Amino acid sequence: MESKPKSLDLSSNSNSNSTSSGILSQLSSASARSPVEISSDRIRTLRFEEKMAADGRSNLKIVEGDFGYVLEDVPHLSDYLPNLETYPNPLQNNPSYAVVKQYFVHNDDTVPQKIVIQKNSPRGTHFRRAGPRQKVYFQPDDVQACIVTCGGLCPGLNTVIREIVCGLNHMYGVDKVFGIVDGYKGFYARNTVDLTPKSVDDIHKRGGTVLGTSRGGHDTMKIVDSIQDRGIHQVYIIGGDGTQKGASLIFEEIQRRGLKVAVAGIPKTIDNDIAVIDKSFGFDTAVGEAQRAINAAHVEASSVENGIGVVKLMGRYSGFIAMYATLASRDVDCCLIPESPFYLEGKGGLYEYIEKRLKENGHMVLVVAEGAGQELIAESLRSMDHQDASGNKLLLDVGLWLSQKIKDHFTNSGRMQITLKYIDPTYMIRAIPSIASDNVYCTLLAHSAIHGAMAGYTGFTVGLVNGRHTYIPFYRVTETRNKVVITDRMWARLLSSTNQPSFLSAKDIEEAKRAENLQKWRSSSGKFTLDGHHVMPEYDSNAENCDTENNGTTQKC
Ligand SMILES: Nc1ncnc2c1ncn2[C@@H]1O[C@H](COP(=O)(O)OP(=O)(O)O)[C@@H](O)[C@H]1O
Ligand SMILES: O=P(O)(O)OC[C@H]1O[C@](O)(COP(=O)(O)O)[C@@H](O)[C@@H]1O
Ligand SMILES: [Mg+2]
Repeated sequence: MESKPKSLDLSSNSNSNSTSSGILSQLSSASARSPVEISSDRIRTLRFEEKMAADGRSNLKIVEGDFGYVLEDVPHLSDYLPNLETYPNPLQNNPSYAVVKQYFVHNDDTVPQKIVIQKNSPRGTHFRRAGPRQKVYFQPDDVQACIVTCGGLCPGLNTVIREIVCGLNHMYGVDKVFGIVDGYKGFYARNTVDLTPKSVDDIHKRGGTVLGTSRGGHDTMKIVDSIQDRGIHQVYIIGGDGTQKGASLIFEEIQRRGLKVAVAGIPKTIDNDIAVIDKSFGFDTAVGEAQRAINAAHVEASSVENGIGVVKLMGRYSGFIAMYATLASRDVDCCLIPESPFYLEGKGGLYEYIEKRLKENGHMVLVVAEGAGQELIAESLRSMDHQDASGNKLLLDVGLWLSQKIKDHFTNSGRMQITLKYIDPTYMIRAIPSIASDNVYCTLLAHSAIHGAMAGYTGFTVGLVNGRHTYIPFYRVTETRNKVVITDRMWARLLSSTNQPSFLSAKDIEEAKRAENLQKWRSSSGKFTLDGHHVMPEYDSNAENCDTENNGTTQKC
């Protein structure tokens, strides 16, 4: 890591038929104008316009170092706008921050994606550490920044908005910040609202988003036209996987037009399904609020003979809220998530387990994530292959369906008299303000985004990786989705806490492991052959033995 600094010209308006020699010439010319102090033994950029663009990887910046060190770096304005002026970071004169020794982050600081390693393991993938830099690429007086929130609600959205507005103002003296109303379509179909530290002062105490949100309506050209016409320099985009895909397209178009505009994503998902990051903001709030519904279900169920409480929680593709709420509660007898298929009838099925629990304990509580059992429902109901405006699959209501099936199986068939209460707290959970710990987390995410944009980074999502704030390239958070790994110890812990059947055969377990391995390989460090194909990077045929202990997601190993 001592050799001289280099940076890469990755602008998407360069020759789309780049060959490896074209790339090498880009590399040597780029090395002369590096604003980003990255030192490494080698820098390779492999740019395969079509495939990479399709993968959202057209701005791939891979820096390799010793012992298998790989930095998946984020784009920088100077990658496509050479000779940009820099300015001293105003934080060095800020009375609050200047007192802290080493307040600025070193340009070589990076954060490993995988922290559990063995003696001979390669150092693996790293992300750029977030934080303030000595030099900034914007003069605060000139900056116009905007904020937009997209997708479903999540506790903490208002906190992030507040902290971007206040952080820009208090740390950098930026006072021209405005809000885009109602999500992406607001860029071209709505007026903006001015945001000042005063106007956002207490919005963190409210649920929802004061800016409004929406699904659908992403029109890259119209959005970038609006950014250009309004003279915006920094765009802060708060949203989930769909939103970050949209943000990536906006960044690419901004780069194609050669605009000095930084695009920063702040990942939002109540489902906690965004890849790479440790945890999404609002998740702890959601898990905490879910306890109230589970408690109510438990009180109802335990107050009658053969009482069953069913609670539906959010989680379209990933059952994290259900899993954590179950583990936290200890009153839950069965947790059903999308990642773990289940069946109703016969030996080892749900009905058999319910009957056993009722006989043993007189009542039971069942938590079901909204995306669980969708294939089962589709089998028994006419399949509805509908989508929302963003293209997300519209789900059939598993809570209602399951409650009815259980009632039919036990009471209506005369097998056993049960009393079932179904609680659906999903939107109540999503609409509350964030708890204290999420507020602090939101503040740090907002600050990371601001520091990154001011330092000229762009096309990045901020995220916590192994407890450190980082800048992650967009493609990394959009190419896969975090899911509960049912062959991981966290799910085993859940099974042992509820004592529910796993609903899995040995064959299912083998298949789940194979799928998990494939997922790991896909999300591994992203080395490619020159024709754009992956070489097997850190793929390890023994990867089942990797430690996914962190939070039971596919991303940690
Ligand atoms: N693949 C995509 N490309 C561009 N924009 C997208 C894409 N997917 C979703 N979006 C836009 O992102 C916004 C939010 O997406 P959505 O999936 O509803 O929520 P979330 O961002 O929370 O996943 C919507 O305005 C939608 O049009
Ligand atoms: O009713 P809506 O707004 O479509 O929201 C429902 C969906 O929103 C979510 O809470 C989160 O989805 P996003 O992260 O894509 O916004 C899902 O769990 C749920 O299926
Ligand atoms: Mg989504």
